[in-house]
Amino acid sequence: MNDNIPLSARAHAQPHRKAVLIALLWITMAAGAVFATLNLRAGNLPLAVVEIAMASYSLFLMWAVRRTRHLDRWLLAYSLPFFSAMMFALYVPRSTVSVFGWILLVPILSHLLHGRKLGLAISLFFTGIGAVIFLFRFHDSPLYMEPIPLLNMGILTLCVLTFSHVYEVSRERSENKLLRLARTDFLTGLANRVMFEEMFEKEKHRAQRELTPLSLILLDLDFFKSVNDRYGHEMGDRVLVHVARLIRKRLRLSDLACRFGGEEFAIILPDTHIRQAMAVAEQLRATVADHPLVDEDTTIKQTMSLGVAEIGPDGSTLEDLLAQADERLYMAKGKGRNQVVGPLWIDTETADA
Ligand SMILES: Nc1nc2c(ncn2[C@@H]2O[C@H](COP(=O)(O)OP(=O)(O)OP(=O)(O)O)[C@@H](O)[C@H]2O)c(=O)[nH]1
Repeated sequence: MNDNIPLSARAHAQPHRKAVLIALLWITMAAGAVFATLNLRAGNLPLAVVEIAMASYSLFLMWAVRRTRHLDRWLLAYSLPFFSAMMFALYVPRSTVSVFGWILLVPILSHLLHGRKLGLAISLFFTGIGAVIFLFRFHDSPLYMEPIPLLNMGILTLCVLTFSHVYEVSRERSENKLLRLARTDFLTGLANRVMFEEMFEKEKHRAQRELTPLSLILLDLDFFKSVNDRYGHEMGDRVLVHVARLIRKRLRLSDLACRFGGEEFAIILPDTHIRQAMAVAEQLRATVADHPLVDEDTTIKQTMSLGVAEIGPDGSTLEDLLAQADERLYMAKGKGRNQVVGPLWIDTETADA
């Protein structure tokens, strides 16, 4: 069964990364203009040129970032030149030692913009280069080559890097957990309707692109009200969990089962024709009917009725498929429950054969 529940964790990070980038672009433009003026006055032409270039480039990025659908590329298009310009500022002999303070921004910004993995890689790369430039420029300066200033700078940088990384790791974990909860049914652990609709659209586009079939099963437990009435609501919940477990066990990894609400479940079967889907539905029906919930001295038998539909012959939208599957599910109920109903033409073909 499909378990990639936080499928859009990256997509969810995009608005917050975009907001950080836009704030940075404003700051880079303003700081670039101010520092370029100061450096021009001080006669530091190469650095002033780099700062003007960075400010102009930020203006262009501001325009591009608001329009793009590929934010990841533009995040790199900002951070790599920005950190490179920072390294250049560290390298220029006329820049003061205070410029090295900017290195502390590298781990913070790269984690904010790129997340934990790429953020860490970029942080290590540029802080490493910064350290090499520092040693290159000041290796013969006794003031800076003393153990205490060296340790101060090294440990401070390491602390900022470690805290940025640890914070980002725990932020991503919490975000994934929340995304998972928002897409999962709290009782059975199956996908909920939000996740189901998201996955259906994804699978539908894949089926259209790759010209593969896609089927849907809708199922509803039979006489479930009498389970609640006889054994209590808590036992009813345990039956729902038991049935969900049986469904989950029988499905392929690429299938997605969802609790639609109450005692109704739906399943997406990618790359599956209606006949195969009906065979799966029949196996699910038999599995649930043959595996009652056994709890100490109580045995609760449960059956279910199922309706099956396929994208194409039964329509192209989720609403179309659900409507067809629902109609068939209620035909199954009407025919006595504990059975699978597919399209009429399958029955006709089978009868003719
Ligand atoms: N225990 C429990 N019961 C639920 C939950 N959600 C819905 N139900 C119960 O499911 C029952 C559904 O009853 P009906 O819609 O009459 O359906 P049924 O008894 O299964 O009858 P048919 O569908 O016609 O076979 C109701 O008693 C609901 O209270 C839940 O989360 N837990």
